[in-house]
Amino acid sequence: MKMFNDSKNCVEIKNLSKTFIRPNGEKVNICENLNLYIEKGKISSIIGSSGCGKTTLLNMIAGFENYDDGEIYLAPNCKIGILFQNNVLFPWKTIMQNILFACRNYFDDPKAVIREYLAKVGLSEVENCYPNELSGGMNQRIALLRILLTSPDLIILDEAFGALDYQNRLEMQNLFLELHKERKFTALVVTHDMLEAITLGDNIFIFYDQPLKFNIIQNSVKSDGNYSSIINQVESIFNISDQSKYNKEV
Ligand SMILES: Nc1ncnc2c1ncn2[C@@H]1O[C@H](COP(=O)(O)OP(=O)(O)OP(=O)(O)O)[C@@H](O)[C@H]1O
Repeated sequence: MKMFNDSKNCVEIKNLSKTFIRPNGEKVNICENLNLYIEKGKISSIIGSSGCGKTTLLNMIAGFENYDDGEIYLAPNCKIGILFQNNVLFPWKTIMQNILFACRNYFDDPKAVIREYLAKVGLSEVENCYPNELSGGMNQRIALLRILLTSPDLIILDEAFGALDYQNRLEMQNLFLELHKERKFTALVVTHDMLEAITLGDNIFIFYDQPLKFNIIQNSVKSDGNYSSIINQVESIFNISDQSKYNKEV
């Protein structure tokens, strides 16, 4: 992992190659000479077929997974926060203690800040509860808050809202967009929900094939509200005739 000083991008992936070898000797060629740039301060959604390598790529960016060749450059002092589908709150700590543990060194009066944000997401009442006393959606909101309060420069969401019901999902998306407006972090959001990709992403990466290829769509929906034009572009990239596979309620 190297740092670079280009002010436009938060992540630059250059000539990246990665192959897994399964126990039976079979090779899984995730990417070969992949070049990809993630713009600073923008939300980039990533959609793509299951198994095409999205999580592996995120793991390589985050430094959890090695790669065989090439480079991944991060903006200087880039602090990364990651949220997966299943949140990882400490079960033995209360909600307040969970968040405090992550951000206690970031504020003069961290408890006051935490209370302010809990109120923002309608969870003021739960600060003394334990995670197992809350619903999955509530825990996930707390986990997102916990990450955001550590002020990461790059936030990676890997199907983070996937297990939530529709209402909670919308609330999380709104919270995420609101905080993005306020803090201007860079975000990489992997999702299987096309509507979510369009709602959140300034750029939409469409991943396909192995080794990985991708197309990028600049998402105009945020300014012109034209969902169908974006969906048409995505579907033509996938060349999908069976459109019912995707969420079309737009
Ligand atoms: N440690 C590993 N060893 C061998 N193969 C692996 C390993 N991790 C992932 N793979 C394989 O790499 C491919 C990509 O996996 P990855 O989890 O990155 O896909 P994905 O696009 O995130 O899929 P999904 O959308 O289903 O989460 C899959 O074929 C998977 O089986």
